[in-house]
Amino acid sequence: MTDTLVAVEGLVKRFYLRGQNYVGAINGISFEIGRGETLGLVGESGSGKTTVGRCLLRLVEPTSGRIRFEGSDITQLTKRELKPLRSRLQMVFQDPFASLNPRRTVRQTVEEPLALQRYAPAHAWLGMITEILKRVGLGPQYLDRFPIELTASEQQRVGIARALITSPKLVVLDEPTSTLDPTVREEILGLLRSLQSSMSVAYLFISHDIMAVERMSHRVAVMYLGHIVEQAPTAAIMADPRHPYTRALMSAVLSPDPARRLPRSLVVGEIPSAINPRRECPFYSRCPIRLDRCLDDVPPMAAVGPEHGAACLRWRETSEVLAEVAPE
Ligand SMILES: Nc1ncnc2c1ncn2[C@@H]1O[C@H](COP(=O)(O)OP(=O)(O)OP(=O)(O)O)[C@@H](O)[C@H]1O
Repeated sequence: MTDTLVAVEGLVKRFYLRGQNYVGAINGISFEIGRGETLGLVGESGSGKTTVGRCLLRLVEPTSGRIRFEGSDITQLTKRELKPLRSRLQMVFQDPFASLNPRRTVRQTVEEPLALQRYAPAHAWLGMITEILKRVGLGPQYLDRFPIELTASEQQRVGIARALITSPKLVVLDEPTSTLDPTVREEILGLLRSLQSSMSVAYLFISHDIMAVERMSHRVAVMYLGHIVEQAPTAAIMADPRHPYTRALMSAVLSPDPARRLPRSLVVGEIPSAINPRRECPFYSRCPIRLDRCLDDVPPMAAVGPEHGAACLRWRETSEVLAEVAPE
């Protein structure tokens, strides 16, 4: 990566419960996002993806670790110091209708970040709103409509316009299409890609769907139980996944490539509880190729190739060993 926009180092987020108990939502993760690039963050429900996105925007306070945005550590900033940064960091939410205030028109919705951040003089706002609506494919006739008068696709376009109106450098896209039907999903993903190239914005694209992540992302990070278990440029991770969990995610979408397929039965059961995590391989309880020594510690991120890391002690032999335990 040539020009780093965001650098996350050793990020931890614990949600404390009663007494000393806590949910280990993020257990020490590190990654970077380059300017204008998309990092796909993929994993099952409960793996910690949304919490990562919310930490980047400081919508939740990290427990420890560093988040550098354009060089400065945003975990150290006060609320007041953070305010000017708000226009450069935005989020698009999963459910477009739920994320829009039903009593606000499209114009009022898209205007909100401008007003909150006193971004540009107020007399310029209408022109800016009309322009961004045009970029997301909505004409001026939409300005005075309410969310209920819009289709799901139009609602998400409004959500995207609201996120992009202040020309942010990073937008967290949290499952932006998971509530949409397949044709609308394609439309919105295509729109997000074209906006990225015209506005040179970076995305953290959060999804449980590895195929959507593959289409959208320059690089991919795979999350499991609050850990990143593998990360790499998209082509590398899709061609040569080294963590058994990455392989399992690929098999769950029934990859057309037989070399990637794994019987679903290989990874059985649910993601375990995130309460009071132990220092061991997070995937141990479901791993088809586990060893006793996987219980000794969280495996380090092994260097598989250029920018390709896998946190598995057996990364050199994953494919061979999986083929032995589950011949097709
Ligand atoms: N406010 C909170 N209090 C306690 N636990 C929380 C809180 N928010 C999230 N968690 C827990 O943190 C873990 C990670 O949740 P998170 O929502 O980040 O996962 P996710 O991968 O985004 O899942 P999903 O796809 O379902 O949104 C889960 O175990 C979740 O129950």
